[in-house]
Amino acid sequence: MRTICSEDHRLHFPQAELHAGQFVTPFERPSRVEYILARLRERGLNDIAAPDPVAMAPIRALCRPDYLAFLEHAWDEWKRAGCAGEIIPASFPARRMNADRAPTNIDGKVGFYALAAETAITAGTWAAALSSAAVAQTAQRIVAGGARAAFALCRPPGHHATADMFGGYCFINNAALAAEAFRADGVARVAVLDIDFHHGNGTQDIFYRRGDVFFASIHGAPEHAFPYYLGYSDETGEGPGEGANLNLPLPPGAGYGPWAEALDAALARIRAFGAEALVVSLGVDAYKDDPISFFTLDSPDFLDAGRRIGRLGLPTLFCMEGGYAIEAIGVNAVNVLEGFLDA
Ligand SMILES: NCCCNCCCCCS
Ligand SMILES: [Zn+2]
Repeated sequence: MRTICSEDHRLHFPQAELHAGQFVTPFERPSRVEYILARLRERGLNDIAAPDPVAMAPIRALCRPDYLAFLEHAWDEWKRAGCAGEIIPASFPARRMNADRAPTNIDGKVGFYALAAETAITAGTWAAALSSAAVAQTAQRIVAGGARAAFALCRPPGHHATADMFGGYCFINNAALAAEAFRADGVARVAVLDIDFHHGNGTQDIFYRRGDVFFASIHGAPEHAFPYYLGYSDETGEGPGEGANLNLPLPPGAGYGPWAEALDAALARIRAFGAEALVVSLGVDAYKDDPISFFTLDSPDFLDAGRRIGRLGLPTLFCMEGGYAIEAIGVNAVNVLEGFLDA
């Protein structure tokens, strides 16, 4: 299985993340990629390559133009406004305010395009987000070209990003880009399976009214887990997308038993949907020692999960999402890949 990874992920590493009322070193940090690369090499998965140059047209088709313009120019505007630190959202279009018009003021614009305040933007964020998109685009082309699977080692992640919002450490939805690329390649029905601990609100939002892309997510129940405001089981899609959205929320402390049952339910629905290609939003923050999650999966469980996904028999693109128990992220992410290959 070929892995695509860009060194430009290093351009995004904010000084701080707002967490539990303190500014801490961001959980989503460059060393995550280093641990995964080390584990890939340790396990003989040495086919690792850099991405092709990013293709902007598919990104422009996925994201709202004003949002992309914001991402590209935010840092310069922020600095021109005399803001001393990194970009952190502080004001949001809250209930009964007007969320249809972006203010001119950069502080107002930041909150207009943000869905959470834990994600900072720095001078290198735009370039890093584009490099992550290029990773997904390149890996998708490998699968579209006939490979059984490929691994897009994306950083920053993408599944919380919508067409017009960033947050949850995400800026451009890499998995959604890949699903759209499969559609553009003529794959009639594509499925996105999100096994990250957190609900893939961005991916759901992008495809919610679409019947050609099936979205399934297993995640911490939104009453208890970020992103909090989406991910309920009664969100089943709208219009042409009715029935093409499956949320499988699980309570705090859920272990591999119920998690695997949810996975099997998702895989059965993906099969029934008639998917011809699969994008897996590969987050491994369902791991028992993850610092910001509450499931209790152990490393061998990720091997079994990979096997179950592999038995679907679909061309599969793995897109790296979350996972913040950094010493274990390599074992856990690569276990999914090895289980898949073993299926
Ligand atoms: N400060 C703890 C809340 C976490 N907020 C963001 C979580 C993003 C996960 C991305 S996979
Ligand atoms: Zn996550």
